[in-house]
Amino acid sequence: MENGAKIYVAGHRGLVGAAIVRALEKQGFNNLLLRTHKELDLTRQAAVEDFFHKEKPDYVILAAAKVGGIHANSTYPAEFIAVNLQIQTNVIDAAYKAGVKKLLFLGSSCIYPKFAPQPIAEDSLLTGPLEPTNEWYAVAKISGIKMCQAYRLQYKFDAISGMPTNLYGPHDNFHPENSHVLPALIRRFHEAKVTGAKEVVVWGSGSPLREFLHVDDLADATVFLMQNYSGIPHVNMGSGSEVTIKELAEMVKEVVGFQGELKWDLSKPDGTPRKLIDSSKLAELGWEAKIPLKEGLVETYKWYVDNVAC
Ligand SMILES: NC(=O)C1=CN([C@@H]2O[C@H](COP(=O)(O)OP(=O)(O)OC[C@H]3O[C@@H](n4cnc5c(N)ncnc54)[C@H](OP(=O)(O)O)[C@@H]3O)[C@@H](O)[C@H]2O)C=CC1
Ligand SMILES: C[C@H]1O[C@H](OP(=O)(O)OP(=O)(O)OC[C@H]2O[C@@H](n3cnc4c(=O)[nH]c(N)nc43)[C@H](O)[C@@H]2O)[C@@H](O)[C@@H](O)C1=O
Repeated sequence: MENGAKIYVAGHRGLVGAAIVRALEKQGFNNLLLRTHKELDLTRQAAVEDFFHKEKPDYVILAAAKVGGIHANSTYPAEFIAVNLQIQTNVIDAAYKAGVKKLLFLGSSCIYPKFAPQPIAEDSLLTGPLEPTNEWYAVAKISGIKMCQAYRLQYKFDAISGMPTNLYGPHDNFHPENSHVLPALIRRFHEAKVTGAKEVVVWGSGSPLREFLHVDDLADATVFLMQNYSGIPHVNMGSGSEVTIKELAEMVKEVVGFQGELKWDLSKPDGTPRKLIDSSKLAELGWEAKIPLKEGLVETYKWYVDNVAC
């Protein structure tokens, strides 16, 4: 991406979009094209086409999506498949038609089969059944990868896909039920500390393993791929290190400073048992994660206290 290029970041007020804006600005890209959901509803095809026709961005990073944790994914399957298919189909097609030079689509590690061999390489895609708690979202994300590949093959459109692992950081969604595990636990432990509660309930058995990547690392990797990768296969974006949900809960408890007990709610789903992705392709291209989980947790908790809990 050249200096002064007009870059459209879709979803710039979300966890990922906000971090991508920070990363681009840090690297000197100041001609950013940004629209809130209210200003431009990406599920509306005519509005999206009109926007691209008028604005003609040079580059597009697609970080707008319907996103949520295990409970939201299981509770709103229709929204997770329909909204995501609509947003990504409208944006990828309109970007191609408007002559965009390059587009990056963000998927998710939930695209892989529930029992894929670990660490999960890119070529595990479509080799087995999906995890039922997020199959609707996963099918939409797989379609996004395939759409980028099809547009590259038929139209020579430079569309690439990155598959991030579980993310966290400032501007995350801290909703008590609909968020992902890390922000949910930050909020629950903080509220328990403030109210003097004796215990905190954590969902499931605590045994599932998850790989976490700080969103500033993800944003850095996204800009890196825009600058250094053009190919048909999607690229995994992970940190390479994983923890059990029990270990994560103990870490959040310590960072927040909660003194009580943990209680496990076995009526809640565990989801996929393990999803460590193989990010060696990204490493071979020359990128690796930098922010350790403990450091990122401390910083994210501070952001939560300063911006959400107050
Ligand atoms: N968070 C995670 O752990 C992971 C995220 N990802 C991927 O990263 C991307 C970004 O996720 P994340 O930042 O966490 O999600 P957020 O929910 O934090 O942000 C999503 C953004 O998309 C916008 N958006 C949603 N619907 C529309 C719409 N119809 N029109 C316009 N804008 C819309 C939202 O705006 P508004 O809030 O106003 O609705 C928001 O700015 C997604 O593709 C997701 O799949 C991948 C792996 C893990
Ligand atoms: C990134 C990825 O994220 C989602 O998949 P997930 O990794 O299963 O998501 P999660 O963060 O919600 O849960 C991780 C684990 O943590 C446990 N857990 C404990 N206590 C809470 C809790 O309080 N909230 C939540 N949400 N989970 C909890 C929970 O039971 C599960 O075992 C996809 O739907 C999809 O969005 C996607 O792409």
